[in-house]
Amino acid sequence: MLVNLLEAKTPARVTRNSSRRCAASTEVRAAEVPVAEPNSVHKKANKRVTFSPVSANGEVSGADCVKDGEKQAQIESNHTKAAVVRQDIACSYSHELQLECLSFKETLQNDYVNDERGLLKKPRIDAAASPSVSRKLEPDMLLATPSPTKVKEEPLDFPLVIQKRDAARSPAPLPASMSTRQHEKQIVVYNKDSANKFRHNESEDTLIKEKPRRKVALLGHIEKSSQSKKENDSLQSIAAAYGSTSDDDSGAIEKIASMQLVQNTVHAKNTRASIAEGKRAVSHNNLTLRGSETSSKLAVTVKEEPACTLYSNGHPDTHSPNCEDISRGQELVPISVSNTLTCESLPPFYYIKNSITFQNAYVNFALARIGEEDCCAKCVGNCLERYPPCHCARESGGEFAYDLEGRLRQSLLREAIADKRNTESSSARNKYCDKGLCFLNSEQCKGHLIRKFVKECWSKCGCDMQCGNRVVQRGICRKLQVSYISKGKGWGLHTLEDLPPGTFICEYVGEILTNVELDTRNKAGDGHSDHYPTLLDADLNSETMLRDEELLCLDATYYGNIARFINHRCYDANLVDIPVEIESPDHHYYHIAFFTTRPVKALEELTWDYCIDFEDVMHPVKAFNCLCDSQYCRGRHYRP
Ligand SMILES: C[S@@+](CC[C@H](N)C(=O)[O-])C[C@H]1O[C@@H](n2cnc3c(N)ncnc32)[C@H](O)[C@@H]1O
Repeated sequence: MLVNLLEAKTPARVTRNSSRRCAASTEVRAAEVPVAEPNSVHKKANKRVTFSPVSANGEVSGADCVKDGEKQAQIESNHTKAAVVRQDIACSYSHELQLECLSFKETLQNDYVNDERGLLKKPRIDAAASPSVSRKLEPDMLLATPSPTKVKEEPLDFPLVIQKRDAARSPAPLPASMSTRQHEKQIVVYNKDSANKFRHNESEDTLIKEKPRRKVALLGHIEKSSQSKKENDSLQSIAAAYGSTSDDDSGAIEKIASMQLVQNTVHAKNTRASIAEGKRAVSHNNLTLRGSETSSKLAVTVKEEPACTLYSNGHPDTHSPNCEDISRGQELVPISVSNTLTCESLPPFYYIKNSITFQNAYVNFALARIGEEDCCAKCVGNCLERYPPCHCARESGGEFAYDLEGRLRQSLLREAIADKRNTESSSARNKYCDKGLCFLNSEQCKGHLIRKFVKECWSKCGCDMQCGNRVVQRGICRKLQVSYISKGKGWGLHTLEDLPPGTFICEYVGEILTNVELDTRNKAGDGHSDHYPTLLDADLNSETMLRDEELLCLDATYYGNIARFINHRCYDANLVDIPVEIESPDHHYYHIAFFTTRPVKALEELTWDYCIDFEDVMHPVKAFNCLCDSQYCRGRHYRP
């Protein structure tokens, strides 16, 4: 999906040469600053909310499984306790969560500082760090005994493999053969109690009940047996494509195979996570099904008997933090994944918390470039508590963009929505860029909104990480879930708690590419049907025109966060994207943050308007038959 971050009523060019790209229009008007959490909040800390207590990565082998009745009983008891805890949490989550997150964050202060200054470095997600984070988070909530990990997963090393590749031929797509879907059909979904089995009918997107058989599929076995000669050859060729030239370079192959395995495991966990959620997951499912094209027969089936994956030893898999948290511990809160409808697994990609440069993008976060007027070096504690506001409120008109609850101020929110929807009240109408300065081809530029930014405090500021003007940089702290919606829409992002308007949801995270790199990537034609690039055509106020080698965009296809799952809704989406300045005052690079446009109820799908012009055949975004159900839908009848 290509979305022009800087809104644009117009096609924006990505590449000056050959393939001229028209950026999807999206406007966004800016914002202001964040909120502060009272210090008292920190006492709440260590209670991390997790959906699943238990083990390292969820892979349960014969050896790893609980073998005796006592242990089994203990695990079941733990599951019960976990379910109770989860239920409690579900009731009291909302506002408390953010406070807990902040509290937890304190324990990671050092890491945070490092992250903050190293946004463009390799994400610090080393495997060793994750377990310790988990321990810190849930000392009193880890109800089940961690079981040994069977899968050795070090996905973060994978990017290093990619780095070896020649840039010219390195679009970095994950090869189709890495998809786990070839295994999906072998994964058997059982009802835990009755051992009923459901087979996925792909043509109708329904589950068909089958007579139970004694033999059940073993995920581990499937994964292992899938390493047939044919597949091994395939992995060898993938490894070669990713920089491994030696036939016996098993390292690269292992990494790829490991990723495949992780994907399978995540898939299995997705199913189990829903079960673990019990009735809540089921009702969630029913709710999201409403109005979708998915068969109601399926909904009924799921409601009656939540499915559960069994392993060859007959035990339900234990929950794993890795599998119940798509971020693998990178975010402050776990983000669960749920597919109670089909055996579809998540598309293969690496979760990264912060955007990271692919190769040539130049993003300069030099402290020296931040003038006194762009920071608040003398501030202490929480900037929102001081009057008059410090320099960091300047960009949003002398008032901080966030209120004391951490939400985007209503006036800014209204303005951003109006700009996005281009309504009469949009003041951005007067702010189309001067075509003389626009880097877009003037013939193509139909007008370009100069969006208003939210500016957050940063490293050159004296305030602390709990300062109310640091909302986006603190990261995700709402209870969210990536859920499978339907065959037509695929996966989507849902909230599991009520959200007031102006709530920060997440940032759009991906690889930072130059437009030239994106163009190269697109030309490589990797077979992926859905791309997720977003243009950062910022710096429109700059005196000089940026070249394609300098223009930046974000591509979340292969590396990204949960934003890559946010589906499109025409016009009245419940999220609005807003540009946020954190590290660089020049707006060459900036962040795109999603805020709620209105009160959003728990279990609602979160959507944003991609601003696709479904009529524009030149548009680089591959249009789709829109299933947003909005009364303002522009693409309902589009047939790709
Ligand atoms: C950014 S991705 C969103 C996540 C995606 N649903 C998935 O499963 O990975 C964009 C793609 O999702 C699908 N999509 C998003 N919004 C949609 C909508 N309103 N109707 C139909 N398909 C949609 C389209 O295939 C689109 O190319």
